[in-house]
Amino acid sequence: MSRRYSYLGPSGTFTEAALLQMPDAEAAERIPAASVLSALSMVDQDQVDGAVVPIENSVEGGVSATVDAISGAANLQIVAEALVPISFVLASRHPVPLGMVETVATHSHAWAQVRRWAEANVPGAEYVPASSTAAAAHGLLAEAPVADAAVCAPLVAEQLGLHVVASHIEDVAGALTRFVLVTKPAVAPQHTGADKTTVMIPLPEDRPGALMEILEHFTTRGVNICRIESRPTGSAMGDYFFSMDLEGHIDEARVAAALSGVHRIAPNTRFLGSYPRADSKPQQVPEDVSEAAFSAAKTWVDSLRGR
Ligand SMILES: O=C(O)C(=O)Cc1ccccc1
Repeated sequence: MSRRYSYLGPSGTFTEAALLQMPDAEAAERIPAASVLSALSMVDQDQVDGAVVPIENSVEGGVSATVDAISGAANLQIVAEALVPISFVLASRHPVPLGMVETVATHSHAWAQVRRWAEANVPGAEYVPASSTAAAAHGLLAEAPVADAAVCAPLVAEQLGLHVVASHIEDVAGALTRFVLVTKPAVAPQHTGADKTTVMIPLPEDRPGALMEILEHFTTRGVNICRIESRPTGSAMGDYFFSMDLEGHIDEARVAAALSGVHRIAPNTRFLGSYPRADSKPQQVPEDVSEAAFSAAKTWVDSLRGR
């Protein structure tokens, strides 16, 4: 049966490029959404099988809208990730000298990644927020154009027949954005030996050293943390949760043991998915926290209990 995946649209966004790398993408119907939240709510309402959304950038860090939405939803799970190299062009409807560009439309995430270039090359240009880079590009062709120019992907500029005023305008060459495929809760994809696990850990109140205690559970089991961000819960000043990506899969004993330890300190911890790493980088697992070591330890304890 063919799948339906929503994504931050319209056609031509970096998110659509990420969708094309996801499992079963060739057969999937691509449903554009106007925002990350609306792409995710289509999953919640069973209108699609999954949503592809940006979650992290190698330069800018986490995409808060996505981290918060996924962490706060009880019924969403990450099942896959994809990495997309990001390069931007400045495009206009008609050829225009850089010096004449007064307004530039784009997605906030893109603007953050070209800010220094803009400061140097179109100083004083006003930023016009758009729902995506592709929406900004399309907006140049509207009867009342949204801006003089748009920051978008080279491909969408070419597809729409736009004029490329400047290429490779990103402040940091080689930046990557990480996207995730989010579905309703499901059995996690099989353990591959190169996996990640995403969790949301609400920091317990009035427990000095709680963060240290939580981190120790990962340290003692050799579980590497590859992303950690603190985000406000929104309910009270000083109330924070931690969004973390761990190296490993929930089916591995060391990851399961670390998370059971964390659960005793922070019972509202949420498991948001275990899934294969996009870069397939295999895990280095120390001998004392290997599956064999955990299994031998369990056999020993069971024997002491007479089982
Ligand atoms: O607007 C887009 O094209 C997106 O997919 C969001 C985005 C914007 C900038 C960098 C990475 C993702």
